[in-house]
Formats: sequence, structure tokens, C-alpha cells
Amino acid sequence: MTINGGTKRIRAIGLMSGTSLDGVDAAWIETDGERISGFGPAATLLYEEGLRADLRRILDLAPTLASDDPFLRDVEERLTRDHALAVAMMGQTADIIGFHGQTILHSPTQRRTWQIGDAALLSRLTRLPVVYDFRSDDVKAGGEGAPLVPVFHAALAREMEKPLLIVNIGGVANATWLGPDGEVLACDTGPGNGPLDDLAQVHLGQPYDKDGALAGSGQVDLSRLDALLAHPFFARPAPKSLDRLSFSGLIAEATEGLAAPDAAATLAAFICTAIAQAPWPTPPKQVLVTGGGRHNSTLMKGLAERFSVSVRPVEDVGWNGDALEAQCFAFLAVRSLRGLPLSLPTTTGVAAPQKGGRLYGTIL
Ligand SMILES: Nc1ncnc2c1ncn2[C@@H]1O[C@H](COP(=O)(O)OP(=O)(O)OP(=O)(O)O)[C@@H](O)[C@H]1O
Ligand SMILES: CC(=O)N[C@H]1[C@@H]2OC[C@@H](O2)[C@@H](O)[C@@H]1O[C@H](C)C(=O)O
Repeated sequence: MTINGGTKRIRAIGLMSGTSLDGVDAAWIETDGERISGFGPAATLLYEEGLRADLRRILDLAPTLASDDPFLRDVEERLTRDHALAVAMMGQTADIIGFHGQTILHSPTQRRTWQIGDAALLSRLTRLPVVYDFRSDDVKAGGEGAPLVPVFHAALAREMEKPLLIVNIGGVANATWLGPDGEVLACDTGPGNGPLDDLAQVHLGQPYDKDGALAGSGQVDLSRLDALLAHPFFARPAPKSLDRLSFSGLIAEATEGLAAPDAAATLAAFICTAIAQAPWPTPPKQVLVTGGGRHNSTLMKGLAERFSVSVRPVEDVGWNGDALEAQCFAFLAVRSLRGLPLSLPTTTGVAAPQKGGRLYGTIL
């Protein structure tokens, strides 16, 4: 493998710990950073309850937390050790790891985006070089720092009919619109499963609303839905991005006093309407859905009602919706090594195509 001049077929493991805080996804691909020449195993390592709760606490503390805070350092080490376990679960060697880490704060207007995770420790534990810190160069250059998955979506869908809309419903929801002339437009669309998970935790004592049963049994409160959609974020043009907690105050207010099923139904309608009303140049010919939200039938039904074209899970075109983001960070690690851009003016609002990522260790 050589990186500059004659680069070909690098074996990369991507690791993504998403805003749902449920665990780390790992996936192996072979790529030159432009095309994907092979897909390998994928795995998810679920965090134990204590780590999940500590990560959730850190999201609230992050705005005032010092980077050397002992609690933060302890959580970061436990998180990193779980990432090393996820690499071991792959059972397949690689040339490089793409390590996203866990976003604990995202505020591009303050030029801040913060992913925790110890690249040096991960590299020591796995004995592999690690690319990390994918978002900060974009934010420093005036971009949103997110979403970063669009260039990967574009590579995956290279041969597919356009315009195509790819929607990810994770803790936060984001979408990529791929146009017939190679256009790649993207933004975070609004909340994803995050607020539904919070509600399920309180009312069901479960980490999420399984299959959307709670939301499916309630009535949408239309005036509260309008109040949610009146947030200025929705009038902003793409590109734009969100923090996991961007709407938490507004959502608490808008769901106050509602019965749990009605609150869940209203939140599901909020998530789906925000996705469907995101501004794209022309309507897509089809919508593909990835991320954990594709398992929520109330969300899938809500999307199908709001688009006039087919809305299908990405498995229908042979992709793995549980592995896509991890595959993305494997792909972006290789792009980083090759000095290729990770983001574009049309995906993060950065002024020019932007490189990113830092390397810990040496590529042989
Ligand atoms: N069977 C199911 N029914 C309903 N919801 C589900 C189901 N399975 C997963 N989910 C939802 O998917 C979420 C996890 O989604 P995912 O792994 O895509 O999030 P993430 O990668 O952490 O988030 P992000 O993309 O924002 O970083 C869970 O928290 C839950 O809300
Ligand atoms: C700051 C941050 O971590 N954002 C995540 C989050 O989860 C979904 C959405 O919000 C997206 O913007 C991003 O993740 C994906 C992988 C991305 O960058 O494309």
C-alpha cells in the first residue's frame, strides 16, 4: 500500500459512536478513498448502562467542562477501550482505523465541535495507526463540521439513478441529496430518534420506542407540531447542522402535559415533517433511509405519507444501514491520508472543499 502516488486498496476499519449513545459501530472496507472495492464485517458493541449514563451526563456538562476534567478523562478512556474491543470483534486486520469518537458538543456558530476519544490509546491497544478529529478543520474554516457522510453517500450511489435522497435517522437526522449532474447537497434536517429515546426512557423505562409502537398508538397534536416547526432552524437554507440537544428545551415545552403516546406521535410527526420539508433543488426519484430510525415503523410510515416517491430502507439496494456511518469513517480515514476533501461548500457550508482528520501513528 502506498498513500501518495499509486495509492490503491487500503483496508480500513471505521468506528462511529453516534448521538444515540447506544454503542460503537465498527465496519471494515477496502477503498482508495474514491471508490469502495470491498465490504467486510461489521459489528456493534453496545455500551453497558453505566457508560451510557455517564456519556449522557457529559452532554449536559460539556459546555462548561475543561478538557482535562477527571470525570471526562475517565469516560474517554472507557469509551476508547470499548472501541478497541469493537476492533477486535472485527476479526480482520486493517491498515488504518478511522476513529470518529463521541460528539459531546457541537456548536459551529461558536466555532466549536468536540469529539472525545483517545487516539493514542486506541492505537496502542489495536497496534494500528489511527485517523481521528475529522470535524474540527471544517469548523475552523467556517463550515458546519457536519454532516460528513455525504461524500461517502456519493461514492456508494455512484451508479444509481438521480436525484436520490438518502436520509439517516440516528439521534439527529440528516439527509444527502444527490443530483443528476454530480451535485452533492446535504444538511442535518432536525431531530432524529434522540427525543423519542428520551421519552421512551421516562415513560416506558426502555432505551427506545420499539418499532414505534408508542408513537403509533397516539394522536399528533397539530398546534404543538406547528410550534415545533416554527423554530428558525427550519427556515435556514442548507447546509446546516445540529447538536443532539439543540431542541431539548423547545421539545420539553411542546410536549408538556401531553399523554405519552400523543407526545411520541407528535415527536414522530416533527421528525418526519422536518425531513420532508428540507429544501432540495428538485424532488428525489426515490428516498433511501438508513440509521436506527428505519426500524421505527411509525417513522417509516410518516415519511412514506410525506413523499410522493418510494421510501425504502437502504437494505433494499444492498447497503447495511447499521454499518453505513462506520463504513463512512473508514472511507474518510483513507481520504484523509490521501489529502482528499472530506467536506464541500454544499455539504457543510465551508468556503472551499476541505481536508480533515489527524493521523496518530505511522502508515507503513
Ligand atoms: N426496533 C427499533 N424500533 C424503533 N427504534 C429503533 C429500533 N432499533 C433502533 N432504533 C432507534 O435507532 C437508534 C439508534 O440509531 P443509530 O444507531 O442510527 O443512531 P446513532 O448512529 O447513534 O446516531 P447519529 O446518526 O445521530 O450519530 C436507537 O436509539 C433507537 O431510537
Ligand atoms: C456533530 C456530529 O457528530 N453530528 C452527527 C450527528 O449524527 C447525525 C448527524 O448529527 C450528523 O450531522 C453527524 O453524524 C454523521 C455521521 C455525519 O457527520 O454525517
